[in-house]
Amino acid sequence: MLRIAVPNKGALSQASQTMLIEAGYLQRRDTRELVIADEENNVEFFYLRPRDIAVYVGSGILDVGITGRDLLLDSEGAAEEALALGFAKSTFRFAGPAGEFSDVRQLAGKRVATSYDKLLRQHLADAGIDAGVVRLDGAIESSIRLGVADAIADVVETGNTMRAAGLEVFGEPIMRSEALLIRQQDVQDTDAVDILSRRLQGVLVARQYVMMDYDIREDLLEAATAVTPGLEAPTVSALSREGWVAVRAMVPKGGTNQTMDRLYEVGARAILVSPIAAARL
Ligand SMILES: Nc1ncnc2c1ncn2[C@@H]1O[C@H](COP(=O)(O)OP(=O)(O)OP(=O)(O)O)[C@@H](O)[C@H]1O
Ligand SMILES: O=P(O)(O)OC[C@H]1O[C@H](OP(=O)(O)OP(=O)(O)O)[C@H](O)[C@@H]1O
Ligand SMILES: [Mg+2]
Repeated sequence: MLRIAVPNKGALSQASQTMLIEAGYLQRRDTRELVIADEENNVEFFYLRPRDIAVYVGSGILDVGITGRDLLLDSEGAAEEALALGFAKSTFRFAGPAGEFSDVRQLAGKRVATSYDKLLRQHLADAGIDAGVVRLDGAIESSIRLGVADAIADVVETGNTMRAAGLEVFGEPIMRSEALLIRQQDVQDTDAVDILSRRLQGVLVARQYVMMDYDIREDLLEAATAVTPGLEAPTVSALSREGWVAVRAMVPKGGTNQTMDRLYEVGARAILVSPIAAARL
């Protein structure tokens, strides 16, 4: 049985479980369940703290798991990135009291609070900045006001938490993170990992693409398929109307209406868009 680690709470938890359900797996109904077996798919799910998942997977106790790229790097473990999952996107950034810092070099000799101390230490060392690191568990934004740090390095999504704390980001983002499927480097059952990975990729495709159908005059086909090249190549089939063909192609979900406008201008008619419920590429 493939052993899979799933975040049990926090920003990654709900979206991870939703994605696994869309990929056809069983998920727990009750948040008190710590482990469940999905016999039909021959996998077992372990619900763990997102920060611990890279440790379990890196040490080979569990085969694969879902966690954030920032947490994976901070764990310095032996797990590796298998697939980016497209949710929980965030940046990891420096921030300080509004107007106080404009350049990361100003951090020399200062104290920086963070929950990602290994990641931060590595970044400071790479940048040649000699600053103190204060490791805190959460609510990092309060640390400056409370006097334990001069600046912070923390997760930023909308920036609302930072603004509410009167802080301002400065410098380039230290890293960009998102949820990942991670795997142990020498996992035994590579076939089972491949199936999981392909299923999750299928969910990503179903979320990111729609199916577009339209009719076009044969002599305009080339111009139309340049607008909708599909993933590999669009399907072109005959129509009972002389000189016309039907085209079917997957197109990115964002900008669907612009694509339809362009197709109409080229001469396409009866342009239809439908959702993709599931996909395996
Ligand atoms: N607001 C957010 N938007 C997007 N991703 C986020 C956000 N907050 C945290 N994350 C991501 O979620 C992961 C951390 O999860 P979470 O915040 O639930 O863990 P934690 O902070 O260690 O735990 P907790 O907050 O329960 O103490 C990281 O990969 C981080 O980048
Ligand atoms: O830029 P924003 O959209 O405001 O989101 C970023 C905030 O979300 C996370 O906090 P979380 O709720 O996990 O609390 P924590 O600090 O206790 O981890 C993160 O640590 C930031 O504080
Ligand atoms: Mg958090």
